[in-house]
Amino acid sequence: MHERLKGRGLYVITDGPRPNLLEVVAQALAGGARLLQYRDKTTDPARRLTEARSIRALCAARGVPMIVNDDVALALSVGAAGVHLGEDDGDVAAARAVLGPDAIIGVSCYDSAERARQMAAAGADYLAFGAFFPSPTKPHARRASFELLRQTAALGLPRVAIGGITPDNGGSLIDAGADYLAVISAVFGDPDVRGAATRFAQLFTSH
Ligand SMILES: Cc1ncc(COP(=O)(O)OP(=O)(O)O)c(N)n1
Ligand SMILES: Cc1ncsc1CCOP(=O)(O)O
Repeated sequence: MHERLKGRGLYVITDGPRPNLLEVVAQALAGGARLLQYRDKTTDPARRLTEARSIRALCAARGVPMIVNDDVALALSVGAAGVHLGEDDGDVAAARAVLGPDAIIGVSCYDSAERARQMAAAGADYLAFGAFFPSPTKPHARRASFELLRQTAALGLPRVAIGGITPDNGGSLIDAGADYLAVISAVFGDPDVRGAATRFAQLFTSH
């Protein structure tokens, strides 16, 4: 397995600003999340800085790497473990130059094995594919096939599946080769966040 990111498990992604953000993040971590992404598409730098800092502390207490979506500068400011980059968010080398050799740099590969090969060659630490199912959070997301997971196994990097994943359909993605299941609504949209995270975490013992 890759040196900067080991293992497999639930990768929870925050669903934007909400009054009880820290509380639900703590619940997701208590339920067994193994990676946490701070994703906030709003533009309030002060709040984003405060939230990211607080979430980083919660993650550090559990030994869970905290990744910042899109924003390399914010990741650096709060001492995050790394950053997640989409196709419009800059390249891996530029992020690595800012965050250093130990940073986890994840990339979106959407529905493309070719992009996955390019990103692996560019030094990405994980490859994210999806959406595998209709996503309540991002209804217009490009759709990926299970076959893509099989086609990219030989790249030797952790592969993350995203998009409409639930405890009922997540096992099929693990069986197809996903190392991490990245989830927003099926964790943070559940009234019992900890229970939802636990159900996802258990998939990794039964698959
Ligand atoms: C783990 C993971 N995979 C995919 C995404 C989507 O990233 P991107 O394509 O940049 O879209 P936005 O998240 O910025 O809307 C992700 N954030 N995390
Ligand atoms: C950010 C992103 N990229 C592709 S689908 C998606 C949203 C995933 O959220 P959900 O788990 O609610 O479908």
